[in-house]
Amino acid sequence: MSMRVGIVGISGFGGGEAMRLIANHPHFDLVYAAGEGSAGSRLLDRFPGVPQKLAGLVIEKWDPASLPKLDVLFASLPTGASAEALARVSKDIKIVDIGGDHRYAEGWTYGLADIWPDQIKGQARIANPGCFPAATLTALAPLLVNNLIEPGNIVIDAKTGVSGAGRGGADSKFGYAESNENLQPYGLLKHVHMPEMAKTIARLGGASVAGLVFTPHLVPMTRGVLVTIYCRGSATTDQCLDAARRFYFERAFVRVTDNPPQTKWATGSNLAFVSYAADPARNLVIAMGVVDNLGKGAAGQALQNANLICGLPETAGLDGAPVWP
Ligand SMILES: NC(=O)C1=CN([C@@H]2O[C@H](COP(=O)(O)OP(=O)(O)OC[C@H]3O[C@@H](n4cnc5c(N)ncnc54)[C@H](OP(=O)(O)O)[C@@H]3O)[C@@H](O)[C@H]2O)C=CC1
Ligand SMILES: CC(=O)N[C@@H](CCC(=O)OP(=O)(O)O)C(=O)O
Repeated sequence: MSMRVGIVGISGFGGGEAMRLIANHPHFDLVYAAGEGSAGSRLLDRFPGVPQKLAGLVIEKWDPASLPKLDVLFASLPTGASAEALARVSKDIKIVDIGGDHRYAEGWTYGLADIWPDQIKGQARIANPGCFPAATLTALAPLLVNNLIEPGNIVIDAKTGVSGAGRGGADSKFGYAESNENLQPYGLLKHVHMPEMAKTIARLGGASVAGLVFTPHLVPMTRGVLVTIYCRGSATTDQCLDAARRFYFERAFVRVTDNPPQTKWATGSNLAFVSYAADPARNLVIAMGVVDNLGKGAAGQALQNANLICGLPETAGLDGAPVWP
């Protein structure tokens, strides 16, 4: 079965990664690419290493009113730029929005694919989670549904690679000179990912999340997100690992490891790694999660969601090994 798919925002980091994955997908044919500043150029001009079959595809100026026949549209636009435009896309076209405009928005399903795939199947409007929530919620879900931690007392310390800010990079703090050999916290107390994490933790844990703290840090690497999450609970390390192994039994993309995960384990893949360390005497549980921000944190999970809504095998086009080292 062949399906016609498109990407708007293809020249960016998230859209470019979606293109890379779609190029190897057994059922998706990329027939439409769109953008703003890049409109008019061929994919070959933007991506010299693009597979030959896609080299001549020309990036069109994004216009939701004049789309070709598509089965799925992947949107990877700056947050704030997709809500109005995607509302004008025909209902016949399924959408996976990699950006932040539709998370927990009316009419959209929050696409936490490893945790509630059955709620995603059959839907037509999917909001992909942010990269920090992808790592955080994957690590916390088994603890929350088994009541092993207090939902109201969670402190998330996160590290991200610089590509998390996108190709545009927002401002000069993402330039080489500013980010190389430097570490910087940002977004304290008010990061945009707080609402989706709070809503999902409450949904999984069934309780208030009033004490939630989240502090991301920019680290000098290209890809990767690591979250170290401090929780209150009296479970042992083995109880946490057992709960996660049961929760993710036969789920293709989550690996539960005895040792603390590392960002390089996930690079270039749709994998998430989770692990735990607990000290019941101190009522302390530490949960850890790792994803590639462009993989599970963006394009990988977007393709997983597209597979689910199209009735395809969940792993189609996503079973490649990570890049290592
Ligand atoms: N980077 C990451 O790790 C993650 C990103 N996201 C989210 O994904 C989305 C895209 O991020 P990212 O790829 O990093 O961003 P980039 O800055 O790398 O890319 C943005 C893309 O949007 C396009 N674009 C911007 N304005 C318009 C417009 N008015 N009309 C059409 N196209 C437009 C640009 O196209 P052109 O060059 O043609 O102007 C470019 O292709 C954001 O919402 C981001 O928050 C989510 C998870 C992780
Ligand atoms: C380094 C960096 O800036 N990272 C981004 C997260 C990227 C992401 O997940 O994007 P959404 O905007 O779609 O949620 C940030 O902290 O906002």
